[in-house]
Amino acid sequence: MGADGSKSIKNPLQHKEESRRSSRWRGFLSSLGVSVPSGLHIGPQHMIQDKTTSVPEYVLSSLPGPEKLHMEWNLPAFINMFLPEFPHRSIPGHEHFQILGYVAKGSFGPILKVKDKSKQKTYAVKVIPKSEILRQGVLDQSKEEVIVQRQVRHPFVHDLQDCWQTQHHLYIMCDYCSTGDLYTYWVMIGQFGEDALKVFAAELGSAIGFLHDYGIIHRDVKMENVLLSDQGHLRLADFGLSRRLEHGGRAFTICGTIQYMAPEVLSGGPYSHAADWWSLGILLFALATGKFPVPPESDHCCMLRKVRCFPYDMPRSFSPPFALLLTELLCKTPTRRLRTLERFKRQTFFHGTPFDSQLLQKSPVELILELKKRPDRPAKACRGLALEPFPDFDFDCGFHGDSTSTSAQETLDLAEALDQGQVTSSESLFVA
Ligand SMILES: Nc1ncnc2c1ncn2[C@@H]1O[C@H](COP(=O)(O)OP(=O)(O)OP(=O)(O)O)[C@@H](O)[C@H]1O
Repeated sequence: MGADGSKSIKNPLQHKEESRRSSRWRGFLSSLGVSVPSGLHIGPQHMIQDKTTSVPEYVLSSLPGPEKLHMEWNLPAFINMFLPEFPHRSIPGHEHFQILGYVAKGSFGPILKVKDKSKQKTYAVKVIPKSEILRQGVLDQSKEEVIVQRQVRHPFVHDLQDCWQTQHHLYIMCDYCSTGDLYTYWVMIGQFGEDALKVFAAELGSAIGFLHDYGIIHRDVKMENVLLSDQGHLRLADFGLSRRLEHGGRAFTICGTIQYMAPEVLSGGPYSHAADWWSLGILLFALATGKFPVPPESDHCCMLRKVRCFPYDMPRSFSPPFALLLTELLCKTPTRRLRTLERFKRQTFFHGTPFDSQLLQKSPVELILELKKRPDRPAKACRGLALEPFPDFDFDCGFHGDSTSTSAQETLDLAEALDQGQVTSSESLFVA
């Protein structure tokens, strides 16, 4: 019987494979700062039971003796600089976390799917190496992410559940959304009809308007950052680039995801909350047509030139109310752009649409639930990253064990590559 009550029948080959897998996981977890006692096998059916933080092996091997080790490991500054936003804890910081697999490779570190055994709940945990935060000079931004996300509670905004730090890593934990993100479904279906877009737009517009009322600008509204509930409703996520900005305030940092960035952001500001409404316009345009009005360029100067020249004429296939909505969102002059929830709600496109979160969520988004069942979803969710099925992991991101298509070895190679940063997927920009 496995730790979770599942039956496990072993033969010698399986056992050898498990040992190899276990040792690779041991290396991976060790580099995350997780200590694994030598007698403890790590695998999908096993919890990490040891809660002490140990020294990763790469640190051990580079140190001459116990004194240096003591110095490195107890450096208080490396902890203090992330306080109080990230309380210091030993891993896993909670009773008995079980790592179930990978969700994605984030910009700064992997996002893992974990199960809290005591609560029987599944979470997504962003694991961010502190060295990466310092190297990229985004210490304040990393704190801002959790300050902001802690502050907000809204039906269409993804909640922060917990965050903490160990000596070398930051952890940001949210509920796990097994339905995945909007980008996956866009890749699957190519284009969404206006009925579905009406619900999506109302939900995202409500979330953006709510954040702005709280004096928060998101700055990275894009399909990948829109998660879906079990019923196919939207949850705006990833506050990694968001910041507090009061009404009338101005920002100057060039950040976001290039194809979604408003012209005033691309030019280095000043910009304000209106930039999020532009991103929403781009997102809706892409959902409706299957492509971005201006495809991404390699740098923000080229992108700005293209955006400035592009006429943003709406395709004839759009209904007049939808074309009008997008024309108002994709207005290059921020002061004339549709940039309040009140004006958004009054659009003809939304006639008859309730902007009440309970009414919006009353019925499931059938289209998403149907697409969720399609067998090609797991592959689409992987973004071509070779995030292949975890053959015998409880990775319910649509993966079903098919050990003939992917060996455990390949999966573990991927784990190692992810940890070493050899696999990249992020397109978010941060030009401080
Ligand atoms: N709670 C969650 N449940 C399910 N999937 C998630 C969750 N959080 C994140 N993901 C998946 O991981 C991807 C990356 O997450 P997120 O955007 O938060 O990380 P990031 O480090 O900021 O990366 P990026 O720069 O690519 O946005 C998302 O597009 C989504 O597919």
